[in-house]
Amino acid sequence: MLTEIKTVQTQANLLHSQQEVEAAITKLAEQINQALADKNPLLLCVINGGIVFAGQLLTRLTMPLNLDSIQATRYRNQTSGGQIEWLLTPKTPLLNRTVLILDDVLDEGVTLAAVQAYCREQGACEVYSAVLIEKLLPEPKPTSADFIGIVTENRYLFGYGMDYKSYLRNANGIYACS
Ligand SMILES: O=P(O)(O)OC[C@H]1O[C@H](OP(=O)(O)OP(=O)(O)O)[C@H](O)[C@@H]1O
Ligand code: HPA
Repeated sequence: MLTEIKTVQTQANLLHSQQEVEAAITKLAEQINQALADKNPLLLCVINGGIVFAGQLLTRLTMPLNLDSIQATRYRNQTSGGQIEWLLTPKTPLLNRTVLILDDVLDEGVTLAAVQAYCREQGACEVYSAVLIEKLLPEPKPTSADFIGIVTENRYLFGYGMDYKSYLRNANGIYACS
């Protein structure tokens, strides 16, 4: 497995550098600081992928906020998605809260649509979402995000929280597998 991971890493194409990603996160934070300044938001990090984005965004946000996590996974160790599996739900009550969902990538949109629906079912009064990167796909998606850092091409990505077979989430840039 490690041989495969190293090969994928060395043959990958850098699509978005650390500098570009950090600038995008700073811009997103400015937009969110404006939009949610008085909303006392509950941020929901969609783990595992959302961890790096959430961590870097959080230190740039200036309003009072709470943080919790939700884990919905559908790619497991694969590069194409399947059924959603719920592994963790937030401990913080969502009732009457303004929720901001944070995820790394909006690909086919199945995960984000399911997390949005969950938040509404739990009684959140407003549901916003922010993604670090969205892939442009030819097909329509079931949902959209309110805040999008970078829009990119439809290739399998890793880095900044995104994994290739559970590895390479720590890559300091956004790469496409070749
Ligand atoms: O728009 P979609 O096609 O639904 O894909 C996006 C989701 O896929 C990834 O999660 P994954 O299921 O790989 O779990 P992970 O967060 O543990 O990587 C990613 O973190 C998003 O949550
Ligand atoms: O391109 C991707 N990379 C990593 N995880 C993902 N989850 C959906 N799409 C992707």
